Amino acid sequence: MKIINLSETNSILNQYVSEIRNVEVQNDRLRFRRNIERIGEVMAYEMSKAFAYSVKEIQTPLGIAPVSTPDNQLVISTILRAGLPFHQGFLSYFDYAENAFVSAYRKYKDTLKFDIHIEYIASPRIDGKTLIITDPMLATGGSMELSYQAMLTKGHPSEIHVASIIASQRAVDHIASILPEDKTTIWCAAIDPEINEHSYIVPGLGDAGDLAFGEKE
Ligand SMILES: O=P(O)(O)OC[C@H]1O[C@H](OP(=O)(O)OP(=O)(O)O)[C@H](O)[C@@H]1O
Ligand SMILES: O=c1cc[nH]c(=O)[nH]1
Ligand SMILES: [Mg+2]
Repeated sequence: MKIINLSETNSILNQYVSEIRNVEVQNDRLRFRRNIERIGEVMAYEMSKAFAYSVKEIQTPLGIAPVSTPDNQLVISTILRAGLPFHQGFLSYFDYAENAFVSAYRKYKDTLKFDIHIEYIASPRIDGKTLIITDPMLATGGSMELSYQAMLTKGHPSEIHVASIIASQRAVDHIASILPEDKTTIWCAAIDPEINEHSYIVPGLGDAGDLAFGEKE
C-alpha cells in the first residue's frame, strides 16, 4: 500500500490547506469550497503521474505529434456531502471520468455514539477500472470503509486511489489494513495525530460538510 502525503513537499497546496483549517478564514463558505476544489485539482494532477500512459499520434494542422496520454478508465466516486467540491476539483482535471456518488452520514445515538448510514449509491460498473474514492476528511475511516464496500457491489476495480485532504493517523492505519494492499494508494494533504471523543480530527478543521454547505438539523 502506498501512502502519499502531499504536504511533505512544499507547494502552493499547503496555502489552500492552511486556509481551510484557519478559523478566521474558513467561515467564508465560497472560499472554503473553492479551496477544497483547488486541492482536488492539485491532487488530481499529482495522481495523474501514477497512471498508465501510451503514445498516441496526434494529427495537428501541420503534421503528426506523438503525445503520451493516460489510458486508465477512471471512476471518481464521492462520499456525500462534504466530498462534492473535492469531486468537482478532480472532475475538472479528469473530465472524461465516469462518476459515482455514495451517501454516508453519522446518525448520532447521543453526543458521543453514532452509526454511519449508507442510503444511496449511484455508480457505473467499475470492473477493471481505476476507482478514485474522494472524501476530504478521514477521521475514523468508517465512512470510507462502508463506501468502499458499497462500491464493490458495482464490480472490482483494477486499482484504487483513496483521496482525502486531512486524514487522522488512525484512519490511515485502518484503511491500509482493510483495502487491498497491492492495488491501493492513499493520497492526502495532511495526516493529523489525533481524533477527539466526538471522532473529530485534531487539529483538523472542524466539520467539512457544515463549513461547505451549512449545518444540518
Ligand atoms: O472517517 P469518519 O469517522 O467516517 O468521518 C469522516 C466523514 O465525516 C464527514 O462526513 P459527515 O458524516 O460529517 O457528513 P457530511 O458530509 O454530510 O457533513 C466526512 O466528509 C467523512 O465522510
Ligand atoms: O474531523 C472531522 C470528522 C468528521 N467529519 C468532519 O467533517 N470532520
Ligand atoms: Mg459533516
